[in-house]
Amino acid sequence: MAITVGVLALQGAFIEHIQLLKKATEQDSTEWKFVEVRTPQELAACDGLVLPGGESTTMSLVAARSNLLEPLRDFVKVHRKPVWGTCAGLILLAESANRTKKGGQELIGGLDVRVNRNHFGRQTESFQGPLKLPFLGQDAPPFPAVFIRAPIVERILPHQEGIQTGEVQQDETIVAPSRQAKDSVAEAAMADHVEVLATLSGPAARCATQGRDINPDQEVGDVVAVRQGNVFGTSFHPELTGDARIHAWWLQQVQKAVNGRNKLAQ
Ligand SMILES: NC(=O)CC[C@H](N)C(=O)O
Repeated sequence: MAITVGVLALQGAFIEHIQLLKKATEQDSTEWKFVEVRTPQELAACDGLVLPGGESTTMSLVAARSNLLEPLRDFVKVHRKPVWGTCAGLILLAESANRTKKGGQELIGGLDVRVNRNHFGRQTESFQGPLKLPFLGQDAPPFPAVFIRAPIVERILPHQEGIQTGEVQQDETIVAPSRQAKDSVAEAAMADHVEVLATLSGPAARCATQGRDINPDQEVGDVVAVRQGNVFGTSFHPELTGDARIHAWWLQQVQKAVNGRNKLAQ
């Protein structure tokens, strides 16, 4: 049976993601189906989901209006299917975000991190640079990373269990609601910790990096890629390059998750 991967298509660079997902699987023997997701029904058919870059406030407003926020939270935190957020998508997957618009914005959550939105400044301060991504292989050539009003992960948070829906922790810091895992596999995976998968040196470490996985005594760069269990996030936009390596890598994770679920179902 084909593996169905959705791209949230409410706003932003969803078409570009679908193009690169197709490119990443051109030579693949697995049968893939890539679909645009705008409704809870379309989401329910997906084995994995990409949240594209764009504008996270707009995306969460449209998601709320489309009755997608709760199904998205269940997809990530209850069904624990593979999800990848790029840029605005990473913001939505964070448990907490700084510098949100007045009145805040609804997050989906899933990554126990706080992101700092627009970390590098405005649109004109967008940039592209070669980024080492060890998860693509130690000798992999650097990735052409495009940062457009990008967030960074500025803090790894303790695992979120007691936080209530939409609680405002401090000025302009909004946190995502918590979710209960409904099956034992999901519970076992709840303990997943946040892995830092890539850091960007240079403008590095403007923000405090006092989490469990980052040694504050070492000079570290800004954290621009993280993973926690089924949830993966990048600050930058691989969909805006012709380079499909991250898409190919992530689809392997989707395939593993689907195989794991199929085995359990047997
Ligand atoms: N390129 C992007 O996705 C930018 C994200 C945007 N700054 C936001 O906060 O939503």
